[in-house]
Amino acid sequence: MELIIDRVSKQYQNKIAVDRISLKLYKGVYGLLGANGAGKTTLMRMICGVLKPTSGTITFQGFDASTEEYRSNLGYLPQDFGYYPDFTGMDFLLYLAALKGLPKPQAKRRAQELVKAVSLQEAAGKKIKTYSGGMKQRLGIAQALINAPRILILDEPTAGLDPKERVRFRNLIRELGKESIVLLSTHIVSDIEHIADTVLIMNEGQLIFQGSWDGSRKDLEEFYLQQFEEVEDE
Ligand SMILES: Nc1ncnc2c1ncn2[C@@H]1O[C@H](COP(=O)(O)OP(=O)(O)OP(=O)(O)O)[C@@H](O)[C@H]1O
Repeated sequence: MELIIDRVSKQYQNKIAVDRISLKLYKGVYGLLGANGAGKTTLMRMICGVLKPTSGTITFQGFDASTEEYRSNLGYLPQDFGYYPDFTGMDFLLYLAALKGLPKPQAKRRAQELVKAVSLQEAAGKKIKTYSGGMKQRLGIAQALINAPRILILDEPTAGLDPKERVRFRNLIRELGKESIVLLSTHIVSDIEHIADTVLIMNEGQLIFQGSWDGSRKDLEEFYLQQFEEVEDE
């Protein structure tokens, strides 16, 4: 299982949001760090095939990100995910399953599995407008998992989670990383410190660090800030 990002760039008018990024992703959890505007969302949207790179290619098992075969392997939780407040959590999952073309009995089974996996069994019959931020975020993850994707892309998934929700979320991600490629972005270093097998750091459209993170080495926050000092010194 290999997701290959090969010299990918994205230019908006005169702004290069992503600048020649090359990266190979395998099973596991990847944490993408970067300040606001570093290019994380642009990179993730290209990996999800919703934005076309200006140059370079993104492929999974040989299929380009623009193909149906690629997308059938993909789950995505965007930053500005739109919920339907009057739907129940369960209705929402069934609705998205229908959109993705899952047959009804299969969709029902899968939705039931997923509400359990994200600990929303009790809330599944309640309207989304009654959910806390953390519950909505977990529902967002459940919808991204509806087609059992092998690539899971989560843009700022921990935004608005309280400490208890964060722990629950980390455990869920860790489990998912055992079977699939999970890429999540954040600008909160501590979110990544505990869950990512590999840390990726972006600055001004470029990947300035990629490597495994050994928690015993030193503080990731300190290391992260050091990367920027090195870039500025050049
Ligand atoms: N549609 C667009 N047109 C022009 N410039 C854009 C567009 N989308 C993003 N940009 C610019 O590209 C750069 C990267 O943006 P991007 O949203 O990818 O960053 P980010 O790292 O995800 O930041 P954030 O954490 O704030 O979402 C920014 O300078 C942004 O202003």
